[in-house]
Amino acid sequence: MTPAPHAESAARQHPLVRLAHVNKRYSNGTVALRDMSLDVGEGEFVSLLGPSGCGKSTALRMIAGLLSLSSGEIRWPDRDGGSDTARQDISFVFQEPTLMPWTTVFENVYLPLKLSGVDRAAATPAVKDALALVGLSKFADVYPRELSGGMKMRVSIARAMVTHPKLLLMDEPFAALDEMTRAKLNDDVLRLWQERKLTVMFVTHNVWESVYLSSRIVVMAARPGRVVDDIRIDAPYPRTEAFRTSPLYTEYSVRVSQALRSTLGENDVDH
Ligand SMILES: Nc1ncnc2c1ncn2[C@@H]1O[C@H](COP(=O)(O)OP(=O)(O)OP(=O)(O)O)[C@@H](O)[C@H]1O
Repeated sequence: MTPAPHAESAARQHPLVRLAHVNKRYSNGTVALRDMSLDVGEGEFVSLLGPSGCGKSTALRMIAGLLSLSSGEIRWPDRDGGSDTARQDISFVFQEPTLMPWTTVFENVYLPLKLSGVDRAAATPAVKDALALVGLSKFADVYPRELSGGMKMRVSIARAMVTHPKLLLMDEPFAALDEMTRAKLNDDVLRLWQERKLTVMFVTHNVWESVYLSSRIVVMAARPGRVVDDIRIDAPYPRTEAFRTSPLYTEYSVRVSQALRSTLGENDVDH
C-alpha cells in the first residue's frame, strides 16, 4: 500500500475552503451551528460526523451556497481572491438520488450541463465519461424506475461528476442503502476521489463508514451544533477489506466513538 496520493496537502497551508467563526441560527431560533471554524485542504477526504441535529447538513449547505450564514465567513483562499465564484467547482450529492423519473439516465446526468447551456451533442462525451466512471455505461437509455437503489445513487454521483467538480459535497449519500451496496459505493467514492484528485466533504453519522473513508474526521455535537474534535486518520490508501479488518481500523473506530461519547449520550451514537 502507498500513502494517500493527495491527502497529504496540508489543510492549514493550502485550504481549499475556510470556515471562520460560522454561526447559523434559523428563523425559529434554533442555533444549528455555533462558531464553526474549519480549513479543508485540497485533496482531503473530510467526514463531518455527528448525531442527528448537530448541523452537518447545515454546514454543507452553507459551503455549497444553498444557505446563508448568520455570521462568520466562508472563504475560498486560493481562488478568485476568495470570492464566492469558486462555488461553480462544487457538486452536491444528497441522500435521496433525486432523479427525474420521466426521463432516461442519460438525460438525468446531462442536466447540470444542460442548465449551463451546453448542447446535447457537445455534452455527450462528458455524460458518457461520467456514466463509465460509475459503471453504468450500458444503462444510458433506461429510466430510473428500472434501477436498484444503489444504481440510482450511482446515477446521482455521475450527475455530480459530469461538471468535473473540485469539491464534492455528499450529505449522507448511502444512509438508505443496504450494507453490501453501501460498502461497494464507499469503495467507488474512494476510487473517484483518488482518480479525479477530488476534495470530498462527506456527512455521515456512521463511525465505521467515516473511519474507512476519511483522511480526517471532524466530530460534531448537537444542541448547539459545534465541532468537538478533529481526528486525522493516518492509514494508507487504497483502503480495502484488509483495512476494514485491521487492528488500526478498530483502533481508530474506538477513538472516534469515544470522541462522540465524550460529549453525547450513548443513544446518540450510531454504529
Ligand atoms: N430550515 C430549518 N429551520 C429550522 N430549524 C432547522 C432547519 N433546518 C435544520 N434545522 C435544525 O437545525 C439543527 C441542525 O440541523 P441539520 O439538519 O443541519 O443537522 P444534521 O446534523 O445534518 O442532522 P441529520 O443527521 O438529522 O440530517 C437541527 O436542530 C434542525 O432541527
